[in-house]
Amino acid sequence: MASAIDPPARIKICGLSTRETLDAALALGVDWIGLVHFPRSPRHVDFASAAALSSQARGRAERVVLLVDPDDVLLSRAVEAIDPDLIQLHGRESPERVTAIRASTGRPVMKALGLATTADLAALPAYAAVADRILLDAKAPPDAALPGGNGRSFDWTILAGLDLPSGTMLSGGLDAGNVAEALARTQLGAVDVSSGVETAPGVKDPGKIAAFVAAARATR
Ligand SMILES: O=C(O)c1ccccc1NCC(=O)[C@H](O)[C@H](O)COP(=O)(O)O
Repeated sequence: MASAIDPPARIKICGLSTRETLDAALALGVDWIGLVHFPRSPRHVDFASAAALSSQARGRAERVVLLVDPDDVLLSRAVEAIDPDLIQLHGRESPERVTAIRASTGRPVMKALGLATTADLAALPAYAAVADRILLDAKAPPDAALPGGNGRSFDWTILAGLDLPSGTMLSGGLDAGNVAEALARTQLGAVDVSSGVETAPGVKDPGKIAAFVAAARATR
């Protein structure tokens, strides 16, 4: 159970793609901002735009680049352009690939795990052993266009009784209306949101970002 002396939940706003919405998140003092580089995504930012957004955020929040099964060329271009503080891997990267990416880029890596049932947690220990941070997300349905950012929650009760790695981040279908319950039920200390602070896919809303941040912080 969270107590009054627990630090406030740490917050990542993912899929920011404009100066204005990035500024809104930074002004609220969020902990991480996520830049999605995945052309199929409505939140995709090319390297030139991502570099500009990254410069805007430098020193104000940790900058996360989100990549899906990147090859070495894409990785080195992303690191050069964006200078990320954290690389989020949101594809089918194996634990060995996570290890190789950490070594080749010299950057910390957060590995996303898609969860639907308890069976999906079997992969957790192997990734926890090699990644700097774990992101728990809802498993995308087989016909989904995107492996994440789908605004779907998973059943948080599958996490009950687990000793999750320090710093584990919760995501998947979070919004201002459910983030307090999610934090209370999972006892995690960090959350990530994308669809829940949008008015349409890829369109972030400063008012929704502010409401989410307030709701997440009100829990501690
Ligand atoms: O956001 C995307 O478009 C995206 C594309 C490809 C892979 C992952 C993607 N997003 C992952 C995120 O980090 C989201 O914040 C996370 O899945 C939660 O998304 P949501 O349920 O929409 O809040």
